[in-house]
Amino acid sequence: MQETGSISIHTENIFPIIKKFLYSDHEIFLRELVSNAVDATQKLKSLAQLGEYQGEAGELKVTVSVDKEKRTITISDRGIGMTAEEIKKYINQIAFSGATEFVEKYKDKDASAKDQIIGQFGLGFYSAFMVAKEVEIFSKSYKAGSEAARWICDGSTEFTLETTDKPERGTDVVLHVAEDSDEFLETPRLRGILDKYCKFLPIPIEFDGEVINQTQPLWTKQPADLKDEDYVQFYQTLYPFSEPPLFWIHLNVDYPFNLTGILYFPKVKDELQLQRNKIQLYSRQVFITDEVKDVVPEFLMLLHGVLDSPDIPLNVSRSFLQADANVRKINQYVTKKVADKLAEIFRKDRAGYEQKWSDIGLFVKYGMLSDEKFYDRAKDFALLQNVDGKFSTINEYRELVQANQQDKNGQTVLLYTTDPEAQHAYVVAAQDRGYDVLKLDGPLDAHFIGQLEQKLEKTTFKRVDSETISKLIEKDETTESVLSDEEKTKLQELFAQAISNPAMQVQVEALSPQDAPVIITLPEFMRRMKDMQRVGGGGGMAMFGSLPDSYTVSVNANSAVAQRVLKLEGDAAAKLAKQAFDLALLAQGMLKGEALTQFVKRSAELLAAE
Ligand SMILES: Nc1ncnc2c1ncn2[C@@H]1O[C@H](COP(=O)(O)OP(=O)(O)OP(=O)(O)O)[C@@H](O)[C@H]1O
Repeated sequence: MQETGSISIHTENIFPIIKKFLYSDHEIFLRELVSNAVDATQKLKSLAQLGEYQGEAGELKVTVSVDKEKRTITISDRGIGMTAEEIKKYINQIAFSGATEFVEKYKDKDASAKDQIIGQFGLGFYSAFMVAKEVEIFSKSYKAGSEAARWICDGSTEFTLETTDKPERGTDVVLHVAEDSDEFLETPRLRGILDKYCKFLPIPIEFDGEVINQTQPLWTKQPADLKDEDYVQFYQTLYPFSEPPLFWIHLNVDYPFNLTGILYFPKVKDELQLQRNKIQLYSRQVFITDEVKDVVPEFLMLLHGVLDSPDIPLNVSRSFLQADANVRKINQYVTKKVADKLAEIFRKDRAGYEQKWSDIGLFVKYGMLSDEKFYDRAKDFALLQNVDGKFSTINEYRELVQANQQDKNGQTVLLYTTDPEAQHAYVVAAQDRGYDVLKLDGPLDAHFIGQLEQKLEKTTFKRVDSETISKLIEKDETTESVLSDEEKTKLQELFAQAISNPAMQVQVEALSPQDAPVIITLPEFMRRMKDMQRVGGGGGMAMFGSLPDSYTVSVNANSAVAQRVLKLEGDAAAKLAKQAFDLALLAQGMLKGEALTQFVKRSAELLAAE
């Protein structure tokens, strides 16, 4: 028998479209053909299980081979095969999906049978023409008494179909590689593609004399059967040379969508690593992509691992993916699972959780900032750390400081430092008053503070160096000034003149005699406005141009230095005022360059003075 014919396709000239546009990555032809071979093999297994195939199954593996001389790549399987009629039906009618029909036919019989069939994705078989100028199929059906068939097609809509000799059941797809696709005749290149897409396929794939895949990757197993080492080892298979992960979540859901996978919380050393190790997306163990954008929420993209779902539409545009109901559900499910896991570790092993906080804190805060639902969950296990290293949850912390750090208006003031070293003097001043100081030095903390202030009632955050200590948390009691109003004015003028800098607003304040003689602060609101301006936010604020620097210089009226300056005259008074001011700059880490040189010189003079 020989027959030539014309393939009926729904869209004219679909081949050039496939070749040029549909897959920018030509290499996926191999994924498609190997998946088909695996599919056919799975089907045979199912039929055997259902008792519909009673012959010898034989060694069920898929073999990929390359012949550089003949310029061919062959994908062979021992699956169900196809009769000539089936080739016409399944191969010639592109849009017709044999897999769909198979599922339809068998769905009432056995749930696991249909589960094992790789779902519909892409244009499958025809992607072969992205690299081949001619494709041959040799196939023999599992059905008793079937004759083997040979089909050949050069990528046009014309094909030839004839009977042939093929002793064994199954299918060989032979690609006659086109001149522009020479790269695919190289063994290392093919090996690379197989490693990328086929590493976890459920049927052994042999290439170059070796089985290249793990047929039962960890995520397909039951969590109860697995040990910690298994997860760590699998992580290292996915990302060789990475540090072991902090912990992981084994996902397993089959309703209302199908999703399995393992998400790892990485121990990230640097940003570079974050970019490199991405979550891999699979569809029934076939690697699809590591661009999981839209499938998992953005903040979870910091995680590593694998997700496997036949319900994620593939090879479709991004906007479609975003609108897809399954994708949205998966997104929510993954977020919930991550929150559950964190809550569980927090509950069961608080000490261990605190230890990991430096690694997971950034990610939890990112989640809280970007996802309201996650915030609601995470507010109970997000931690605040004070400068002494002690951790508290948000609520615990508020309770801890409420009595002592409430101002006269009933606001609870939470004090923080962004740099315990540089702001040391201010931290100590606050601690001396019995206040607690948080360390909020992370890249997201400015936003996190803003969010907490919005969410928590009667709570404000103030950086320790934003006011002098008595104003930081304003209480009813006031410290009396030992100076008269006249003396205060004189002192103010003296300092203003000595400093002579419009960015420095000098004021005289009655602080405790033990406090520093001069304290420089940057008001909290001013710092925040400037921060917002720096990151480009702040809405219309850019209209006003760059905000000028504006510091407050508080001269402590009750300090011995202030009193001494008042007693001196002319240059001597100015010199002492300047020295006290420079000391304050020094404490703020603001004394630099020429000012620093002059300060050192002046200090030497003062030391030498009688
Ligand atoms: N190696 C094979 N053995 C048996 N049948 C095959 C083989 N390869 C392809 N087929 C048949 O041809 C049909 C069409 O294959 P094709 O890859 O184009 O689409 P599909 O596998 O149904 O869907 P997908 O787009 O997911 O690949 C398959 O459904 C299957 O019935």
